[in-house]
Amino acid sequence: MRKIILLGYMGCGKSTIAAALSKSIEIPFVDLDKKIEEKTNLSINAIFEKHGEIYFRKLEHEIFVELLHSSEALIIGLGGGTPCYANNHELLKGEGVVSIYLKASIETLFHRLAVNKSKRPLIADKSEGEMKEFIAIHLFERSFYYNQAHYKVVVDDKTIQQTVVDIMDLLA
Ligand SMILES: Nc1ncnc2c1ncn2[C@@H]1O[C@H](COP(=O)(O)OP(=O)(O)OP(=O)(O)O)[C@@H](O)[C@H]1O
Ligand SMILES: O=C(O)C1=C[C@@H](O)[C@@H](O)[C@H](O)C1
Ligand SMILES: [Mg+2]
Repeated sequence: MRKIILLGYMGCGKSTIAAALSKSIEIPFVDLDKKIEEKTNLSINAIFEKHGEIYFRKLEHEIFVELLHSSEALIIGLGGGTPCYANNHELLKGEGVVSIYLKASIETLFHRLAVNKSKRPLIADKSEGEMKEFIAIHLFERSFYYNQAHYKVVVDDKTIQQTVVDIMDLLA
């Protein structure tokens, strides 16, 4: 069954938009980060702390593949780094998959992440000054992978509902 995949940098709105899209098109939504937390009974922060990032990336890949193989139609909200590890970016173009990159500017990401970074281990210990530069470089490095998606939706200055409508237009 069809899988609709939302991807993009931390804070671009994958979890928020996927939940709203799920209500509008009545397809269940699974958040990959949440699924990893449920399966391990650990927060993302705790997985990074206890086992390290490589362990997290392996788990992330395995659970992503598991979700892709499930028999039901699903909206899958990826983690910010998911497309950039293992062969995950190739899976964005698999059969029965529609992948959508939620593209946010450095400014948008910075404003959203500045108020909400503690649950994001890659930026949790960065000062505001460090964060802007980190986001700029990291986003540049990751863009190749994000751009593998079938579609790109710019999310800057849009309400959640506007972005949902943009996605529904693509899916129609
Ligand atoms: N128009 C908007 N669209 C989406 N999210 C928005 C919007 N305006 C504000 N936000 C806020 O941006 C924040 C980041 O959104 P969210 O947690 O969904 O991002 P994410 O891409 O899932 O991040 P992560 O990769 O870290 O899980 C949330 O606090 C959300 O409420
Ligand atoms: O951008 C990333 O690499 C990450 C984003 C989050 O969604 C989590 O998957 C984790 O914090 C790593
Ligand atoms: Mg999320």
